[in-house]
Amino acid sequence: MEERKSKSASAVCSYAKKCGGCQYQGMEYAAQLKKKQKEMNKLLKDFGHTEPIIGMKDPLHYRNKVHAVFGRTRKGEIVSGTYEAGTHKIVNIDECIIEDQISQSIIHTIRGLLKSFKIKTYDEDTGYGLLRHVLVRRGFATGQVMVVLVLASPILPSKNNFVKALRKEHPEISTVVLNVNDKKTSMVLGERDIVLYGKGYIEDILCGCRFRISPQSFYQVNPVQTERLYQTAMDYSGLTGKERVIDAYCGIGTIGMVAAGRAKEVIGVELNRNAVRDARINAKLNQIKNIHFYEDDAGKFMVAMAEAGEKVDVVFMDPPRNGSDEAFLSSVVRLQPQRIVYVSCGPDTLARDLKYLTTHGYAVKKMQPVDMFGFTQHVETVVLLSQQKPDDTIEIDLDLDELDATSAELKATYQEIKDYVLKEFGLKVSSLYISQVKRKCGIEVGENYNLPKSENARVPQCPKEKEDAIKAALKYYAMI
Ligand SMILES: C[S@@+](CC[C@H](N)C(=O)[O-])C[C@H]1O[C@@H](n2cnc3c(N)ncnc32)[C@H](O)[C@@H]1O
Repeated sequence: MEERKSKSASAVCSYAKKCGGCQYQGMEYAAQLKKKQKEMNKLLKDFGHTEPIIGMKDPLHYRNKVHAVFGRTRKGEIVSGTYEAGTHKIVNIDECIIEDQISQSIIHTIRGLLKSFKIKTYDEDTGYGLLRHVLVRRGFATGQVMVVLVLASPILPSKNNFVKALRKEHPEISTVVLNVNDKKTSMVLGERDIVLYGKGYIEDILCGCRFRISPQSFYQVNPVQTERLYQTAMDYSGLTGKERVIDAYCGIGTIGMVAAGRAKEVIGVELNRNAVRDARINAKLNQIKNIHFYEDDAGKFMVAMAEAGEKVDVVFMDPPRNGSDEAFLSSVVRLQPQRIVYVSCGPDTLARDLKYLTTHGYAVKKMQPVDMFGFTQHVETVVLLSQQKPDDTIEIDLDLDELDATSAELKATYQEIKDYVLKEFGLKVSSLYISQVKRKCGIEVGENYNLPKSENARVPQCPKEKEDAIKAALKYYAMI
């Protein structure tokens, strides 16, 4: 173990070529960050400045989740590791520079135990055999360890003795779960979980909250960087305690629960049933009462929220790598939250979704990449978008008249012009339109009248029909 720890961050792993998991093997960590920064700057350049990426203090063994597929070589030797890139051939892996070392050594022990317990590995082609995958998850803050044995059948012979032998080598294991996956599928987990030892879940701590994590629930793989990611998301959200917040694609409720102490109410939505159950229990565990979770497709849920005319102030969204969808994005736009905090693990889909949001009334304010996946090409990013409300930039009539009163040419107030236009043309016109027409006619208006607060703001322009009516009013009052 100690030996592995001393490996330099630039060393090339002996499995690098076959495994394909670490695209940046052999590159110094600082150079990896530079490369990621350059790529993000390029990809997101149309949306503004990208902040310098937040790198890891220690880029080794950061993954709290280790997954190994099990099988046999032609000679009958048991192997466990990962599929060779683009194939279903297993690369036998003894060590990995990014995975948790305790979890790795548990997988080695299981590999060793299979023979004495006469447990056969599963053969994908023939469908014969039992053990398909092992998944180990460790709560870095709590030290709790969950081992998930994915079997092709619910029956593990001598299961109690197997667990006993495993725990003898690794007393740190807090729970062992048998997951049944009897389908011909490339999905790792099946739907059914049978608890063999312990509670069937582990707990971990993030940003001061305690989270229960079930085998089937999503949990960020790099908890150290996750705290920095969530902190950035909280800073961007600008919560004051008064807001109604949505945590979309909420998983076990982590972001929403961290936000709950700074908001009036939080609504979480998530598709995975197990994750929603964890989220509800997690709220109780942390005594958070102003949060509610819904099991639903985030897009459908948001459409229903928009149709019901609900009011929302801030939306956190953290979709999977393939990003969000139009149902979700168009409903967010309808709901008009002041701020959207987009947490993304898929830069390309992030750019796609930002394009939608920025052409539908939102402007990107800040973009912060966070490195959660050293040695790989993946980048996590937090983006703050805020609503561009043209109406926000319009002063009320009283202000306009007062400010505009310096003009010697002023003969009629804004209200008088409005009244005239309504009476003569049956049209309602806003102060914004009047000031636009006055400007066009060369009538001085206060320097900052109705100018947008930001360069990106979209200001409605006075339609021709109303422009003609306002001009008629200006003529009537001898202003032009
Ligand atoms: C990147 S994870 C983020 C989870 C959580 N925010 C976190 O930080 O741990 C994305 C989550 O979206 C969920 N998900 C995927 N598709 C979904 C959909 N259409 N509607 C709602 N949730 C979905 C997944 O189950 C997963 O929990």
